[in-house]
Amino acid sequence: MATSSLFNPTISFPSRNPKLQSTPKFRNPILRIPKATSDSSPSPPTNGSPPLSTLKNRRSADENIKDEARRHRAASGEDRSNFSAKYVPFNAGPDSTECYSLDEIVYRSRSGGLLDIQHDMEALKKYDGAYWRNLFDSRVGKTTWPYGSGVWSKKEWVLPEIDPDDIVSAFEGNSNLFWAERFGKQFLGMNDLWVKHCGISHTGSFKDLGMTVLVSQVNRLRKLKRPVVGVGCASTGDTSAALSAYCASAGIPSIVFLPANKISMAQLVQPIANGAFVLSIDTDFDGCMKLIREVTAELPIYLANSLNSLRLEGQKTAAIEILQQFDWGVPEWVIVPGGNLGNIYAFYKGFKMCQELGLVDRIPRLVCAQAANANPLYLHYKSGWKDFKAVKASSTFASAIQIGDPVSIDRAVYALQNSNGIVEEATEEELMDAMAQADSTGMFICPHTGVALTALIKLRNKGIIGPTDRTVVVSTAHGLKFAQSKIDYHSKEIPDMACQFANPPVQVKADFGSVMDVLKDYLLNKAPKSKVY
Ligand SMILES: Cc1ncc(COP(=O)(O)O)c(C=O)c1O
Ligand SMILES: N[C@@H](CCOP(=O)(O)O)C(=O)O
Repeated sequence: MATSSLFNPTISFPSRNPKLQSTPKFRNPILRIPKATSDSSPSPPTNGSPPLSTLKNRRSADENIKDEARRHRAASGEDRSNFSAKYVPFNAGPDSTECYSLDEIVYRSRSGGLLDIQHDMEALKKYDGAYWRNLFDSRVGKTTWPYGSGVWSKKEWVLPEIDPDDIVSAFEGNSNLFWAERFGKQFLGMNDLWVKHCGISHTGSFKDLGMTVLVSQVNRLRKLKRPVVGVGCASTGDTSAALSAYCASAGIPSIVFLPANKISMAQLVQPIANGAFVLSIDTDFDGCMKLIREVTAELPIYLANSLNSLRLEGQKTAAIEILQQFDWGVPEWVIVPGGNLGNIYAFYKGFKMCQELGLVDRIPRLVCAQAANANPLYLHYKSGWKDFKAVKASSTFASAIQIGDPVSIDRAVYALQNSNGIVEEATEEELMDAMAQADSTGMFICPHTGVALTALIKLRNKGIIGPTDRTVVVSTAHGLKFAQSKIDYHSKEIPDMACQFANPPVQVKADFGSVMDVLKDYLLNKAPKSKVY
């Protein structure tokens, strides 16, 4: 066991009955030596920091961070067998005995339903909430393999049994939680509004969080000689970008099915550049999804869509991260744009695990926001959760959520019903205006985040979300991937849309007088955008 020091924080192991919100935080992780609660308690996971003796010196030139981590694991005798996880049917009753090892290739339960990953909660509960909070906090901001990743800093709750050597990570996660001060104040009269920028990430979307987990497990399966010749997905552009990047980094073939002419140029070029085998198919996302399911049932291609519950284990860490960024305080609301509907469940699962393991004492209310042009969940919610009907999704600027038959519908309904959740929708004009308004306050968000902001505006206007409610809007992709939608908006080139917040450039001749004229008009607040100077 490592010794306590400024740089080598061993982990505190406080009482099992913490007063959750009043427990002091370790802002500077000078942590105490852990005390087992009983003789039979397993040795606790460490934060992976090197022992004191090595800290003054850099690791030797011929050692990389994986070698270094391996050496420290061997020296500390770290035991990974404490924790485990397996596939079980999603929402199975207590009598169900059906389960599968994560080393099996299985996407569906025997009855054809969804699967979920179940952790050995009893083993995790041997450590109290304060212990886990301190452990996770101690790993932030380091380059220790693999804990420098926001996902793998929660490894015991994600894929506890994977060998760190098999992990494929770009140190994803730990994304900015942005205080939307001006947007909140100016447009909503809110003072505690936050945007979780999951799109400021390796491939520009939250998909990196799930893909690091899935591709790591594939890496392991291939080492175990399981029949996996490549990994495939259907995509509206972000899953394919993440899949191809993580596969390329591990040297694993990737195959992506894209709906022709329905994703942005920036998204299309991502898998092309990363060397994926790209199929542009003359159908929509739902058509691609059907095809990839059929193909992966026939060929040894591993399915990377969120139907595969491995993905959600990574995505749930964004929820844990939000709590961590609030010093383990719980926001009132979290708003997530929904398409194939894996992410809303991932958020629920992350929050719920934190509650069950004593890190927090409640979970936020969840809102799922859909584009009105692709709104099967919204219609289902409005019908009082009566029979679900898939829809034919129409074209939307929020193209990554143009999905009419979401594979995770059951997971989404469960998440919303168990979080006192709400579903909202946004028309094209609403989502584009919300995006433009947010951008005008210094953000540069994607249209999907515009959908989520529209939901916020509607719930705020109805008085459901209060002015002082701490609210987090999840931004799911980088705005730069969707620059064309902003160009269309600011050029006022969208049929039947007023584009009321458009800010087109002013055409001006290259002479001093013209430039002075335009600036005077501007400074006197009357520069007409259409005038040619
Ligand atoms: C940018 C973006 N936002 C939101 C979503 C919706 O996530 P989910 O499919 O998990 O509902 C997706 C993908 O579907 C996406 O790519
Ligand atoms: N927006 C997604 C759609 C597929 O979602 P997934 O989470 O099931 O992979 C994409 O970018 O492809």
